[in-house]
Amino acid sequence: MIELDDVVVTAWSPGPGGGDERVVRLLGPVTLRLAERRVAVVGANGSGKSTLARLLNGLVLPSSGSVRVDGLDTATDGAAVRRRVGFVFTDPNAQIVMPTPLEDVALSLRRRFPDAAEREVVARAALARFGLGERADVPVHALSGGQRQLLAIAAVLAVEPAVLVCDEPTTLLDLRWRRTVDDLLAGLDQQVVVVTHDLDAARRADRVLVVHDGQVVHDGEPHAAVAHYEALMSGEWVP
Ligand SMILES: Nc1ncnc2c1ncn2[C@@H]1O[C@H](COP(=O)(O)OP(=O)(O)OP(=O)(O)O)[C@@H](O)[C@H]1O
Repeated sequence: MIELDDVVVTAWSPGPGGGDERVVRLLGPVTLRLAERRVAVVGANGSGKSTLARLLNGLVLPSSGSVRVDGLDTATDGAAVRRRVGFVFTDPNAQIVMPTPLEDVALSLRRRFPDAAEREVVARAALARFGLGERADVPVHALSGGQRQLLAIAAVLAVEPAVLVCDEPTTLLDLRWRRTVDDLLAGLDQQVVVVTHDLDAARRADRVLVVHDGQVVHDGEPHAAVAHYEALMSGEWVP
């Protein structure tokens, strides 16, 4: 269970025309309980979706209020939260640090499997699960964008997090790879929270949050939530 209580995120930002720094509110106040297996977050560019997603594994900490995952507070139990909550970025290149897929997944596994031979077996199995078994030893730059996104997800899932948070994981992908990644995410046992601009994917979630101007302005059943988001974008609905 993910719990946000009265969460506000602020940041220092230059004033208009490069004037003095001032505090701006990026998000909140937000209070949420997320227990559904598939949660989608939609909203316009700059509305606060990434800030919300990053709160869930402690990449962003609340300026006030609290975020807890299975009772662990992101502010005080950050390392334990990050073991429970895997995070996948939009651009897999931000996340892949090793020269080959095998080495990259093995890096994620180094704490759980100190023995190198055992680690390699587990890493190869993790890659095979995502259709990358044959590509385990090729240079990462030789992978397609879609394969790189699968690799990033495979590396995060290799440590078996309880929750997976994905920030626009299909935005850079063509239709075929988007479907591959969507299907893969849909088939996971984990709770998945996905930020997406893909409204078809959002409609397949159990619950959709619509974020606007740093607020969750609608929260509920996917079809109604997506309809609210479309009305918001066309100016037919003002929250
Ligand atoms: N560290 C920061 N300092 C100042 N402003 C920030 C900071 N991080 C984000 N912002 C601003 O906060 C707002 C929300 O950003 P966020 O990345 O959460 O939006 P988003 O909905 O994910 O956007 P996109 O769809 O474009 O990725 C934006 O206006 C952004 O410029």
